[in-house]
Amino acid sequence: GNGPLASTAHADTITVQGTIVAPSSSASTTASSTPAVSNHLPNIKILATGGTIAGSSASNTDTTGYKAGALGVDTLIQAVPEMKKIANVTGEQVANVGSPDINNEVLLKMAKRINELLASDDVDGIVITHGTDTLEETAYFLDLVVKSDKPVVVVGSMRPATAISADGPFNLYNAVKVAGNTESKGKGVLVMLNDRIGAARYITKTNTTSVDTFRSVEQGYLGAIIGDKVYYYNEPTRKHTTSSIFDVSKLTSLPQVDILYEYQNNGRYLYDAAVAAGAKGIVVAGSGDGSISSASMKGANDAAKKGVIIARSTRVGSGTVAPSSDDNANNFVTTDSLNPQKARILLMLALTQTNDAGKIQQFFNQY
Ligand SMILES: NC(=O)C[C@H](N)C(=O)O
Repeated sequence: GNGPLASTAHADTITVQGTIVAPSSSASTTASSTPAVSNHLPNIKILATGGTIAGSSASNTDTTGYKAGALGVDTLIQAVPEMKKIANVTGEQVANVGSPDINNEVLLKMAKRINELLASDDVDGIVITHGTDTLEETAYFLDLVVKSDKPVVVVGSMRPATAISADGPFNLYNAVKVAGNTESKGKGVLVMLNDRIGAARYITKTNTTSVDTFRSVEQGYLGAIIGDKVYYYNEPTRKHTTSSIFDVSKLTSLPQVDILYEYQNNGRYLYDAAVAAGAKGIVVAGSGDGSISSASMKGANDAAKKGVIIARSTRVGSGTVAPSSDDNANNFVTTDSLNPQKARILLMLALTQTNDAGKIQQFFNQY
């Protein structure tokens, strides 16, 4: 079958403000004679990757059995004509998959394209439409590697486009509004769902199916959209975008980092399997405050002796893992308040710079 990048061979590009060019669709287009760009509106590029926001079902009450990544970027844009009052919106299809299938290849491709677009005076901000399952991983990756202060906003939805009260269109409209707002500059990559503006570093998906699934319990949201206005209340304090040292411009792959979950009665064999499969780093979704059982500790210690970085995170969903005096002796690191999936993102990038556990710990303290 087609890999996640297959759709890029025939990327959709569409302009909402002005003449609409529908790439391959039978839909009747509403071409107008107005100029292609309006000078006073921000130029926002939408990069589409799939997900439920591009999901479709035969039934308008189906909110779980639909196909994610079914609709193209042109359809998403045409569904929200109100956007053309607040921005000059154009679209590109980067992938069209459910977000469990977003991989390192897509991340690198997306990051390079975003940096290319934001280097141009013609682009004021970027919106990325994305499945919600791994949205926080993409958002945090981009937070670490985007080299611009211009707004980058990641958006998804929990109900497919075909559902009654689909949340995607308003989320997309709000994301374009946030991306076009000058106050959004320099705050790192933003996540916009359900009227809340979250920081990529802090926000996480907390509920399998509800529309208020994205939460930022410990550190809080950065802001919100109330009525038609954008309100900011917080700033992320950790390094991101222009203050981040990570650079993907010359990378064609990322080091393998796996996540292993702690549970009662586990053994060391998953550590051995990860090392045998080429892992350069292992994030442990530890119990409680990053605890690791005696059995898996044997596998973790042997992996560390082979130079694999063991990073202690937690499976509990919130809180900071406290560094222990044993970590130095074991050559382990702790992941601060990053959950396992985001710790994996930072560890992959850290391993592009160094294999030194002490230096990697510094990254976890600063990012
Ligand atoms: N709500 C969603 O977007 C979930 C979907 N499975 C995805 O992540 O692509």
